Amino acid sequence: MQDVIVVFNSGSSSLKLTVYAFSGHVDPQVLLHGEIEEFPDHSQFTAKEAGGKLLVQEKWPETGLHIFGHLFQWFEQYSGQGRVLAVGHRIVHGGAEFLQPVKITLDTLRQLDKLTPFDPLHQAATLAPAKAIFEKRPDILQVACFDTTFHQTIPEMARLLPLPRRYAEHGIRRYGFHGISYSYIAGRLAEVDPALAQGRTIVAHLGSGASLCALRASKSLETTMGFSALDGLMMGTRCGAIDPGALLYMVQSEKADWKTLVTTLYHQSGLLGVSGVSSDMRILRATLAQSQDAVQRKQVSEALELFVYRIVQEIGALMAIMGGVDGIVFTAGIGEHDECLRADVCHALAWMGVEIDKAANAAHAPVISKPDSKIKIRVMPTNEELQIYRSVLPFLESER
Ligand SMILES: Nc1ncnc2c1ncn2[C@@H]1O[C@H](COP(=O)(O)OP(=O)(O)O)[C@@H](O)[C@H]1O
Ligand SMILES: CC(=O)OP(=O)(O)O
Ligand SMILES: [Mg+2]
Repeated sequence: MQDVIVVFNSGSSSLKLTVYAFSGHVDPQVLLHGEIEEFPDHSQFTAKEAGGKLLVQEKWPETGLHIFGHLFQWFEQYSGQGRVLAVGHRIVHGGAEFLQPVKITLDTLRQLDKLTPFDPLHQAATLAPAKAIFEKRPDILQVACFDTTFHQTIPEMARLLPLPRRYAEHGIRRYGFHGISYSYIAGRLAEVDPALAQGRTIVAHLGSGASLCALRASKSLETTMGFSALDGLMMGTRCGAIDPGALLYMVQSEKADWKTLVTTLYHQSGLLGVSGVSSDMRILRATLAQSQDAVQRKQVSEALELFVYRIVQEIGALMAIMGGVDGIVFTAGIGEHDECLRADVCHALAWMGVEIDKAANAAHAPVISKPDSKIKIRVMPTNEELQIYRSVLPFLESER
């Protein structure tokens, strides 16, 4: 096999990796997409070729850090004579220190570990592959790319939380997330729709985690996530922005401690909490269509309505900040695939001249608004892995 660059994209609900053939080109050939799913007593590794053909599906008896031993073993067999030139990682939080992609060293790993309390859901999970590789193969070039980097263009004022000043000095301020995805979308938009890329766009990254980003001339002006990935929109299992008074009440009246709050707000809320059924959009749609239980259907329906309501509400807020909007882009798992969600959001925005083309929306076409819609609505697949690959290239060049 040829020399490769491996990219890890760990999310809140999955660990994905992509192996690219190294050519030095910004649009490389994908050799495989892999995913590791963890279950309570085992894990499962699946790898597919770029075209979707199954390469391997293995069940491993371990979970957690042990899975990397299996992964290395499999990879060594698969890659034969090929070398891993570099590994790129999605790291969710770069804090105030890491403003650009950075080479991973023992020192970087230590500093990034310290940001774990900022994001108890992702930071440790996104660092795990980097640590495991560093331990086994410290000679391999590893690069960390951050979800927070893209949002440095948000004005300083908007990065402040209205708390006593000393908190900002301790890093308690707004950062914004999903920046690797927004960066990819901004670049892609400049290629497919340069006029819109120069204007005002709201990108809706709707996956397990969900956020919106207001782009002006391709730069982040504001985003719905802030200090943590808990802020903003309602998500799969996260509540998004809620009245902090509710937390004070939970602490005082229910004696909720930190662990209980983390579990409630990060893992048991959002679509899962309100529906009482699932965080997975596909399961919610199927339940709504098939369930015989009227109470369950009502709860699912309310969860979906609230999900749309929060998106519409936050789109309004971002429009106010940008002084209008020229286009909206839907992306990530739900944004790319759920036509019903897109239609519901667009119908709620009909007052501002959004007109959706039903057939184009059903076909997940690149443009789903009618030609005379005042606001252009696009569907764009995100590609965080490719964005990470591109960020790794300059490091390889400087190491040569
Ligand atoms: N075909 C589909 N229709 C509706 N929702 C989908 C579809 N495919 C994926 N999703 C939803 O996308 C979400 C996961 O998005 P994704 O961007 O893959 O998240 P993450 O990267 O955080 O794991 C889940 O709610 C899932 O149900
Ligand atoms: C930052 C964030 O919420 O990421 P994800 O959508 O992968 O959970
Ligand atoms: Mg994701």
